[in-house]
Amino acid sequence: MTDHSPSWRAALEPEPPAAFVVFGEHLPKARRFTESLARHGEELGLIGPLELPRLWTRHIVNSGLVAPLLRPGQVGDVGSGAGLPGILLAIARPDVHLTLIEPMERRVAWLNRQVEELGLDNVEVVRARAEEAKLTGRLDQVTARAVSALRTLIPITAPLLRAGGELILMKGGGVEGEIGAAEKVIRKYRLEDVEVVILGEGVVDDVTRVFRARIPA
Ligand SMILES: C[S@@+](CC[C@H](N)C(=O)[O-])C[C@H]1O[C@@H](n2cnc3c(N)ncnc32)[C@H](O)[C@@H]1O
Repeated sequence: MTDHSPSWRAALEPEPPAAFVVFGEHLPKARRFTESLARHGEELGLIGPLELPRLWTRHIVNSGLVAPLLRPGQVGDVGSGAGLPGILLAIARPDVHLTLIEPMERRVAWLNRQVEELGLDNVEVVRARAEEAKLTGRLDQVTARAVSALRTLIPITAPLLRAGGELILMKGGGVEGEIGAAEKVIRKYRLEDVEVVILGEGVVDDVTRVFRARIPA
């Protein structure tokens, strides 16, 4: 039989069982977003050409794993890019309001299109750098993924938090080293309850690490 499926579909990683564990009843929306990203992501410069065979595990499920750490309230995602983790968190947690903060015009257009197509009424997209987003002291929690090392990421994310608010910064295996290098800013912003949360054990092969900390109440 001739395969008429477009090349993106052939290259896209099959949906792993972990996707249902992470998104549950919201999986159909996560699936629509993933297919849209697979179809348009490369041409729009959102993902590299090598990402399709690992899109579900490395990006979609990886982002969704953070959802249980969110509390109902105002959450900002700094440097959302293609919508990782912001769009996936909005899908998995309709009880949370997400503000996606992204300076690049083309990425903002993509994010707005996804919000509209997926009917996400809990998302606002702000085109700005975090430092200029006029959100100082407004958010309950702030997430970020693949934006910069903690030493530079904490100074652009912590000011967005209200007193007692929480940073949830997705990190790779080098997180402990990043924490060491960020000691000065951790002290400067008086971060409390600093910890590394490991997510996805028993669900995915590659666990996800999150730097979590609170600013004083
Ligand atoms: C490497 S991409 C990562 C995108 C997405 N978070 C992900 O995990 O795929 C970094 C993103 O951060 C954005 N960015 C860089 N500096 C920023 C800043 N100061 N405030 C907000 N976004 C920023 C960039 O425009 C880019 O979209």
